[in-house]
Amino acid sequence: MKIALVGYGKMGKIIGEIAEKKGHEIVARLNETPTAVNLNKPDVVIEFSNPEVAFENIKICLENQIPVVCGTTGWLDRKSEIEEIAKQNHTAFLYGSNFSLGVNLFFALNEKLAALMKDFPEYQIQMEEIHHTQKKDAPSGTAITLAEGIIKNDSRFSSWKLEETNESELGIFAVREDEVPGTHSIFYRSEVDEIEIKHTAYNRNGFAVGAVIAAEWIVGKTGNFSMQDVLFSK
Ligand SMILES: NC(=O)C1=CN([C@@H]2O[C@H](COP(=O)(O)OP(=O)(O)OC[C@H]3O[C@@H](n4cnc5c(N)ncnc54)[C@H](OP(=O)(O)O)[C@@H]3O)[C@@H](O)[C@H]2O)C=CC1
Ligand SMILES: O=C(O)C1=N[C@H](C(=O)O)C[C@H](O)C1
Repeated sequence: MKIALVGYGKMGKIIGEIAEKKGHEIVARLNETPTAVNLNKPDVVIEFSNPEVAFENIKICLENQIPVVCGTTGWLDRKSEIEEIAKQNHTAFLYGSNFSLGVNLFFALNEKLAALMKDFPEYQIQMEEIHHTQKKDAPSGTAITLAEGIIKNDSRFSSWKLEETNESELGIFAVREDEVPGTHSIFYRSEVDEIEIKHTAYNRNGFAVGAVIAAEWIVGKTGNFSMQDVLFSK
């Protein structure tokens, strides 16, 4: 498979190494806006850039009818526009706030726990995410997906909010520490005890492996997909 890496920073470099070890060819490594020329005719684009440029990058690739796997967070208010562009161009788009297998299992666990805890209002819920200091967005994309999973399963919550909380908003605390690849915790606290579920990434390899698996999966498909489709659909 021919892969173009749009965004060749911390993630792009690891994804490139893993993809090459699996026998794929990296035909472009871009830290600039993609074009029909510099993309160099890939079968798929893997996009890990930054929140300011992701929308435009993805749009250009889809308009060139190249399927896109995107891990960039912090631009999701425009996701429905991208999904429409993918449809119009008869190609495929897959977004994952987190591509690691562990976090995708954690997403499922979070939803099951939220469905159970909704009947026990004595427990107050709170979320914490910890990431490295270069991270541009807060809260993390993963924390937003976790919050959406809770809101879907517990009608006490209608939205999430960064750092502060009240009865109908789920509070997400975003902490930035030197080299942390990504840690997410959900706390249910009562007067007498605490339940905590937590995912800790030891390094970025799990994210990168998942992104390559998603790229292998999406080639030849049309439509809009998530990592849940890749990992859990039959
Ligand atoms: N979904 C997931 O599983 C994961 C998602 N992420 C997300 O992926 C994104 C990238 O993370 P990370 O690799 O750590 O970040 P980096 O900052 O290390 O890499 C981003 C790269 O994008 C480049 N870039 C800048 N402008 C453009 C442009 N117009 N087009 C293409 N590339 C450009 C930057 O180049 P330059 O330095 O020259 O500006 C840089 O090399 C973030 O949004 C992060 O939150 C991260 C890990 C896992
Ligand atoms: O910026 C990062 O590094 C990460 N970003 C993703 C997010 O915002 O959830 C995934 C992972 O936690 C690392």
